Amino acid sequence: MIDFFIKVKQQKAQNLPFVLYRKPNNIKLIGFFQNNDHLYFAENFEETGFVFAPFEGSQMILIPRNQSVKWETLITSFKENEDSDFIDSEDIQAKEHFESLVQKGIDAIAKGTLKKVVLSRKEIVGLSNFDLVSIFEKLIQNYPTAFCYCWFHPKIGLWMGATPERLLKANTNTFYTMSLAGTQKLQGDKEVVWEKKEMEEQQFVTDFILDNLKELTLEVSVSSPYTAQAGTLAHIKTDIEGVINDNSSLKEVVSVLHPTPAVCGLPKEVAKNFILENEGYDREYYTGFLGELNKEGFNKGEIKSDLYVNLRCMQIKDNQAHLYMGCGITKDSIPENEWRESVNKSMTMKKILDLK
Ligand SMILES: C=C(O[C@@H]1C=C(C(=O)O)C=C[C@H]1O)C(=O)O
Repeated sequence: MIDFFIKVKQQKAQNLPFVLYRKPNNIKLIGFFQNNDHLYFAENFEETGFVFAPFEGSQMILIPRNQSVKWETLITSFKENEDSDFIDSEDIQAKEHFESLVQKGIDAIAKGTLKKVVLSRKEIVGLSNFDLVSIFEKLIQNYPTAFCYCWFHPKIGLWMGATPERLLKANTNTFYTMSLAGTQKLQGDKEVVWEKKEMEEQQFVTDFILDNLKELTLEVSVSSPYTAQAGTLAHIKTDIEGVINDNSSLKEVVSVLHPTPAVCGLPKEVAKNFILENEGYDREYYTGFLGELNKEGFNKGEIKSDLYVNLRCMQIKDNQAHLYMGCGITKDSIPENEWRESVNKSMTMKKILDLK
């Protein structure tokens, strides 16, 4: 692990692109270190490497497998979780601004143009000292069930996150995806109970995925919705798996799934336009997706992709962290509760940072 992090520090000092990641419930830490600073793109989704795609637009950045070296190490040191329950001072202006955005979303839903929209905000916090390696170690220690990553490109910037949401796992012609929505803060051992609003909101996501994958897939099986833990939060989750048709491509499957109503809304295009017109900031790579693309499996001829939605993430810029968080809005949403939910989501990153 020490050598691995020395390599990370050298790569960063040389200003060369890299990605470090650890999959959910896994002790393997993987790094792709690009050997030049070129900006490569995944165009037809037949490339091999690590892809990093924005919420909007088609420019998906690729760290190509054949232009990088891959390192792997096992996470051997498990530190005690420092459960620093971070107490935040409330930013009244940001609260009012977000609540009025949520109200706008509720009004648009009441008019019937939309069924669900995911509205988000960005918060900038000062860092007292940012050490990439120690913050990343804290991230992987604190969120063992998340996909944890640190991604850097000198022409784009530095992003980190611990996401609970998988966009797609594909193994040659089989696929797995999930429908995730509804959020509440875990309270000790207290049983998690979901309200109708949250169950309904999550069902929208499941229905959308099933409807849209119908043309491209076969033999789809769906689990019942269940409670899944993500750090100190709980969500409702449904597992969906099946087979990709012989005449459908990975690119088609990804383009119907991204952005799902878990991060955008319904109908997809109306929700997306509402977000672009009203959020008032650029999501960039937040609610985009990232992960392994067309990796060769152990068995001959096996090709695997494993993509995640970029949630519970931040961008590090000039000694500041830009944190991103959003909430699914439906007709029954209450603006103040959505604000609180966004504050709870911001804690995922705040807890691991040394804040000023
Ligand atoms: C948009 C985010 O999360 C999404 C929205 C959720 C919700 O509305 O309850 C839950 C999980 C995610 O699909 C985020 O974390 O920023």
